[in-house]
Amino acid sequence: MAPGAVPFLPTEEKALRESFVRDEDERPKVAHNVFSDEIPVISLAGIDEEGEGCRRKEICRRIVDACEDWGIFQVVDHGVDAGLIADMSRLAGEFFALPSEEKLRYDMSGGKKGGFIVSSHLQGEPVQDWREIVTFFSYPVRARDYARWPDRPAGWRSVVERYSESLMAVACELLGVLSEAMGLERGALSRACVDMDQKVVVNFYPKCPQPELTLGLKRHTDPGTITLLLQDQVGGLQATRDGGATWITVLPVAGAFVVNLGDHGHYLSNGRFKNADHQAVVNSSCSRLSIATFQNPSPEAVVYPLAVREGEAPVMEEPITFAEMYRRKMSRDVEMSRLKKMAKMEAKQKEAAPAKDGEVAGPAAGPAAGPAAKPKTMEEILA
Ligand SMILES: O=C(O)CCC(=O)C(=O)O
Ligand SMILES: [Fe+2]
Repeated sequence: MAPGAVPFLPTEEKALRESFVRDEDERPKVAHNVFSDEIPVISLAGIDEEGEGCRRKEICRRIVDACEDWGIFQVVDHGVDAGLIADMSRLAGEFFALPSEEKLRYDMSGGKKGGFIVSSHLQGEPVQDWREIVTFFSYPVRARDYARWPDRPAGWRSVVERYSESLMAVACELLGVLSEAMGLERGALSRACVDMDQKVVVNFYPKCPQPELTLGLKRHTDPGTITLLLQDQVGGLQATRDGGATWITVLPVAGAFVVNLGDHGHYLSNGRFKNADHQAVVNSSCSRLSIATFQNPSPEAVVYPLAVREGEAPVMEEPITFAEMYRRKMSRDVEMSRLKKMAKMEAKQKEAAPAKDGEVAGPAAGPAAGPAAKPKTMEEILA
């Protein structure tokens, strides 16, 4: 466990522990419940209609506009049974209410694939996220490891299986729309994922004593093709289009899925579709639950733009596998955090001993100012 990390979130303490305190530039700029209506809510009713002036054309147009704009949209009338969504949400809430020992039966630290963990499954995070997660890999079906799926609360496994299957269908439908928008045939994006992976992450954000100092989940883009996020009515999902200068809080819509384009979707569209830049904020009055279903290509799938429009250059230098794409992304993230930490330490040292007139302040000495880190392997990235 990282220094200062705790096995459970200290929700009863009055002041936030240092390990959760974000640098000022990373702290929330907008409250969890000041909602924006900028992200379109799109009904998928009639998506099967074909022909001139049909509903499908209008739905596609709105989805494509949203992908070019924020890389985010919400869908309703998506065909997933409302009772199933209610069951999934209820069971997710019940899981986090289980006693700590029960949740820790699925402890995933040490790089285990799936289970329960506090904050993050990544190593070397300089600041902790204010959340607990339970995660499991649901597709391909042959790769399911039921030993890593909770067996409590009762009914979890069968509900989760039905939920995963329903969301896989919605995801494939949406990938069909995006493929057509790229001038390709409907199955193109799904095929580029080879044997599509699906991973479900249930996020639980307890109420927090000082939410203005921390994040439930730090700013990021999702690595995969698309993510379907189910959130409760509390609010906390935020998005930025200007590199984090300004943020909006996505309006929670009951029964809707928020669809985020991921890095893979971004690359395959040659950068035409944005990869949603997002984070989750917390609050001091109640906990929040969200269920993210990540649709990813298989690790060996080749990542390269499927369509490059006239006058554009490919956004990638060479085709790489998704596993390599993910590894590079993660080591970039770790390296960025390292550099930021170094810069902060240098600034502190300069503050303590400012350069005298005529003297040039040199780089900080010590281990933090060492040579650039060597590329990390996945084993070094996962907690
Ligand atoms: O909880 C949220 O609103 C965001 C979750 C998310 O972005 C993720 O799990 O990748
Ligand atoms: Fe995300």
